Amino acid sequence: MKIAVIGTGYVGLVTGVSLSEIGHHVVCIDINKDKVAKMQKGISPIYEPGLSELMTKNINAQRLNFTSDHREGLQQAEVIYIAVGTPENKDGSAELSFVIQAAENIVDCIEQDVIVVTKSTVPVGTNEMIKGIIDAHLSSDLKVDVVSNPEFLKEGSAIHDSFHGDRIVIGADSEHAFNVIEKINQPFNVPIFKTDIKSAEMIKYASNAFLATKISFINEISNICELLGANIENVSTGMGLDQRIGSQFLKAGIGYGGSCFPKDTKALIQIAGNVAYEFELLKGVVNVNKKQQGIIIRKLNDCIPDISGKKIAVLGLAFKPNTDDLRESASILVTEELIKQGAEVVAYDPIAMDNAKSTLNPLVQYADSIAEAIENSDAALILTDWDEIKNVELTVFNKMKTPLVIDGRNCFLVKDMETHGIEYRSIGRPVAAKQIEVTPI
Ligand SMILES: NC(=O)C1=CN([C@@H]2O[C@H](COP(=O)(O)OP(=O)(O)OC[C@H]3O[C@@H](n4cnc5c(N)ncnc54)[C@H](O)[C@@H]3O)[C@@H](O)[C@H]2O)C=CC1
Ligand SMILES: O=C(O)[C@H]1O[C@H](OP(=O)(O)OP(=O)(O)OC[C@H]2O[C@@H](n3ccc(=O)[nH]c3=O)[C@H](O)[C@@H]2O)[C@H](O)[C@@H](O)[C@@H]1O
Repeated sequence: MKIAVIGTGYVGLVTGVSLSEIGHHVVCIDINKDKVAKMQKGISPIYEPGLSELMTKNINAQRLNFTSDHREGLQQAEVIYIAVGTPENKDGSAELSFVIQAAENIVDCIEQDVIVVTKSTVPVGTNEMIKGIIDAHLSSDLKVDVVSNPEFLKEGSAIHDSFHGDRIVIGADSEHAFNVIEKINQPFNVPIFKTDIKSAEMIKYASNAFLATKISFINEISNICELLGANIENVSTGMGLDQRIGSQFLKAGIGYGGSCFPKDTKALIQIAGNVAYEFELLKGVVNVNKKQQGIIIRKLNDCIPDISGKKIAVLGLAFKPNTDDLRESASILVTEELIKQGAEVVAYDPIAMDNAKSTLNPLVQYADSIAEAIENSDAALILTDWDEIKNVELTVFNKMKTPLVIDGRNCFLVKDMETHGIEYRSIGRPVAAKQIEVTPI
């Protein structure tokens, strides 16, 4: 089966690499020539555990190719995946110009029947629109099927998720399309759920919105715990033991970030709005998240009301561990606010420093290690729960001018920080270790 993938962001690249790993011949196409030149040499443009190794393996096995030439990539493909970005418009709706461009690329290049599979997260009705664009321009003797096949990978565990996902959703309206796409995916050995195209499109938004709802819910509970003296870690563990609730995505913190939850929640509010439905619950989820992203600054100002001229260390800049992605990371808002309040900001992240330098306020300074970042600082803020941060020797905080740690990810036990004489503020937990603490989930 000859497969082409249009777009090599996280999703396109992981799709291309995974499909080649299970034996298909895949050519990945991207308009970014520099990126293509790198990928042809087996260099991954993103930090993702295990990805480079699989890329090199499949390039060497001649199952995986990269090109910036759509004609070369699409000409003989039997199945074409669209994996381009669907960023956020100013009003929160999904920007579909990259998807439309990809559909036009297909029209320009194909000379054979194809199945067009949309991996990108797209509003309900988009696959119908893609078919409309292609059919309107294609000679009548060619047949094009469209399939919705949303992607559920998480950054940082993308390769694992491809081979051990909970489900593969295939939305189609022809037996032929179902059969071909099911056959392609069978070697993954992941349960396949077949449905209609519109439902498949909605499954993706509803899944992300539901997970975001869980996070905003637990963040609200954590704020109430703080006021009442309960411990959110214990509450999450106790709730998660109920299998109907489940233990995942119940970790309170500084709100969700990343390239998808923020944009997809807003897009779903718009999708509902387009059919005159006000999605009140999801609006609440988005507002709670906005508020939660600012919590670390409020906690800092409670301890040091005037941070002007103070040295503040920021530990962790990526929106979550194991990725170099800073999209919609709380670090953007937090560093901006620290600089606005006149602080000297010194940041450290194990992997995301290059992206940080091109994303964050140019006044942010960078250190090469946790120890260097916190040296002589007035406070340390933890924004990402990297293992390197969670496993740090607590004596390192003695290097600070005043050992004050404000932890947005509950990386340490309150009692351990107390033992080391560190003033410690975390999320949804009592300031002093009066209570029994369970190991965080
Ligand atoms: N990033 C993630 O973890 C996940 C993303 N998604 C969804 O997948 C889609 C893609 O997301 P990312 O991979 O993060 O996107 P991205 O924006 O990082 O990358 C898209 C790539 O497509 C290329 N491109 C754009 N138009 C093109 C065209 N006409 N021809 C060839 N290449 C073109 C760009 O140069 C870029 O390299 C989005 O809809 C997103 O919501 C879904 C699940 C996970
Ligand atoms: O559509 C997408 O792009 C993807 O979005 C998320 O994946 P991702 O954004 O990579 O990362 P998550 O692990 O979901 O984390 C998102 C954000 O939520 C936060 N989070 C997550 C879990 C939790 O319990 N608490 C919490 O605050 C993380 O710190 C992070 O900022 C979904 O988990 C994927 O299934 C989906 O495919």
